[in-house]
Amino acid sequence: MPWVQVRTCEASGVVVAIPRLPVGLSESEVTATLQTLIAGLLAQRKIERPVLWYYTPMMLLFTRGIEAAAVVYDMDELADVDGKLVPMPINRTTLNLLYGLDLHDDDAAEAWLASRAEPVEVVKTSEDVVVSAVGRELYETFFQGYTRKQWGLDPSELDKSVTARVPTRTNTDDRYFTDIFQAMPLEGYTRMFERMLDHENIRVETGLDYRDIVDGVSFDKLVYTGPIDEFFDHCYGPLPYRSLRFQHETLDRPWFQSVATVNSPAEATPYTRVTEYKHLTGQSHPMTSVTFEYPTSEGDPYYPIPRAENQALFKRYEKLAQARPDVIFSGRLATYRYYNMDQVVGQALATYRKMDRIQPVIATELPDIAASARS
Ligand SMILES: O=c1ccn([C@@H]2O[C@H](COP(=O)(O)OP(=O)(O)O[C@H]3O[C@@H]([C@H](O)CO)[C@H](O)[C@H]3O)[C@@H](O)[C@H]2O)c(=O)[nH]1
Repeated sequence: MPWVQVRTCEASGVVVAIPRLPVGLSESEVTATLQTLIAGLLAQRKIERPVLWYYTPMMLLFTRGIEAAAVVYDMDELADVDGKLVPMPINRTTLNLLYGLDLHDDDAAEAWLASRAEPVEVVKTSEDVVVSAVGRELYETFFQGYTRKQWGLDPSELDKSVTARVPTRTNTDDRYFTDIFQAMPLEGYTRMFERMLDHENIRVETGLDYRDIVDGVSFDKLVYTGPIDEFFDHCYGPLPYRSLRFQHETLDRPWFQSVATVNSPAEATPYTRVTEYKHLTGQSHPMTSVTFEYPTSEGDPYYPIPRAENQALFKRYEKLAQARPDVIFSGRLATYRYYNMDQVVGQALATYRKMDRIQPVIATELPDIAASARS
């Protein structure tokens, strides 16, 4: 079975990663093989608890049957270009569909892109990154309008790191991310966090400003994940953030779109993308729920805005943070970094490891203080 990668993991389980259906095998053959493989490992007591990643809804049933920790999910994304749905990130299929081409292989796609790319001496901005890779026309089609909506800024005003997050491919891989392991928590993130909090007996108080309670709490170390400028009373002025307004809709139809997320790069369309959750969860239901994303400058801060002057301002706050060894600043807002979820989790785990034997917040009095702050 050369197509199976088996790794035992910390929980004495097994991870089986099959990003794509192996050539020449049907889904039922793959399922049967995996069932035999896992049953064998269990019987030989090589594993105690199987944890399985796979990519088809059929396999979800299987993973649930064996109490898997997560459901599998390969993030596919399309862009709506004048009503035509094409893969995003740009790949060979995107080029063939958009321009009626017949680019057969990577070399052909690479040569085609090279003929369009505009050399940029020093790649500094988000415009430079894209124009130098795919040329101005594709830049305008996929990036310029979307970015202006998303950030309220032209790509030429944003650091190169923003659009550099999105690769250009010459193959036909139409996944948004190419990580081998892509999965959603089996019962959703809410349940996952409930379990973690219950397990550690952590009490959570919401709807409070930490300032209202912090003076009454004794701690050795405070972990702060809010905006760093807010922590220091905006003493150097506010750091800019970008927010989103989510418009949730439940529709009386089984499906709204063919993949989880469809981007709308045209500047004239006021939202940036629509996500349909059933693609993520594998849920089967006669109705469907979708969310339209409208970027805004108002509202909860979601995105730090990567550009030189903002980074310079952040550095001043970071200096203040370095003078507070009693506080650990962690997360997107407290470290002003445009991190993905996996990177935020990685940062938190690395910070925890560094804390070593230091006790986290001791907050035995928190409930009383929280109650008095509310009254
Ligand atoms: O069609 C597009 C897509 C992107 N851009 C520009 O690139 C920037 C970064 O894109 P992305 O990483 O997709 O942005 P975001 O952080 O909002 O995406 C996260 O959401 C999910 C997923 O994509 C949801 O569908 C994923 O986990 C994260 O990457 C973007 O801001 C644009 O400037 C573009 O121009 N056109």
